[in-house]
Amino acid sequence: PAEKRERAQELHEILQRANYQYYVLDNPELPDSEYDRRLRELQELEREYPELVTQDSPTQRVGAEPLSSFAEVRHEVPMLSLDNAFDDDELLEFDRRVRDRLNSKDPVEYACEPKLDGIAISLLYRDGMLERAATRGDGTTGEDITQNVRTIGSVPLRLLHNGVPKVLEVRGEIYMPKAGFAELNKKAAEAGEKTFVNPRNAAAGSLRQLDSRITAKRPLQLCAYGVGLVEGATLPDRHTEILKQLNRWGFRINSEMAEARDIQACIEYHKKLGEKREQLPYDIDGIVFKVNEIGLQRRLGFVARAPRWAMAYKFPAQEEMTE
Ligand SMILES: Cc1ccc2cc(C(N)=O)cc(O)c2n1
Repeated sequence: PAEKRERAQELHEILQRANYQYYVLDNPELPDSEYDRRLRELQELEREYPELVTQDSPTQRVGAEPLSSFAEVRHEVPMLSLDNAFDDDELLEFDRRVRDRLNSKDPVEYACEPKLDGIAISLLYRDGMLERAATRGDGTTGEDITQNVRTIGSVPLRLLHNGVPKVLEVRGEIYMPKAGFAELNKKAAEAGEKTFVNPRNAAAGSLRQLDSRITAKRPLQLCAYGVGLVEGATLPDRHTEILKQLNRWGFRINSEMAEARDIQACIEYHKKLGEKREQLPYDIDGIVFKVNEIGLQRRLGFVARAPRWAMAYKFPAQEEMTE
């Protein structure tokens, strides 16, 4: 029935756009009641005409049958950790090493972003459709948590617009905002269930669920921070431009992201964010600074475990969570 297929397609687009506005841009345009009404209409249509169900349908976000275990995933491009700096001098030394290695007397531009305290994951898209999501694991081998990740509103099930790469691997951090964490613990305490010590543990515990219907009820967010494997496309040649492209394709990126023209501006950025850390709606444990020019990143390469072109400047550990 052609008109049913058209109606389903129309509902897809309305719900997908509403989802993007709400979860990625923090700028809801459709009232929840409207969203729910249209979702129910689409669920009705799909029940009547199962051939209308597609992998990227908004109805596919509610979670599926529980798994018995998680499959292993091998990262073709290793997911590396970051070198740490603990004071201004160590950050200045990082910049000196970068400029020495690049044999550059000019200042190097850096990309700045808060280091979210969550779980790093890899999302693989083939022809624009989400194919698999995996944890970082040991950097080379992680766990396939696709079922759970599909339930997260800010994870695109299909890349927006056309002209997307044949293969695109997006890396990001899954985290639980402070408000969602407090709400989750309040409900757990009222129900006599165990509470989580901090948002990072709550996010990790929510992703480790073999029953994705439980994950679907947890207030998780994805913030994209980079790319891994890319085939069939040329991405921008600056990290901040790549992140903006990811945002256009449907990914949430961090609103505090900024460019710093030199390492002194990075120190000022770190100080500024340190002062507003408590007000941020999510936990961070530092700032990630990256050489912004991708060409320079390539020339700098990696040492054993971490890129020579990136540094995480950590904040002092917050006092342990009080009960
Ligand atoms: C390369 C790399 C590795 C881990 C990262 C982790 C975060 C984070 N936790 O927000 C942000 C980044 O830009 C990262 N970048």
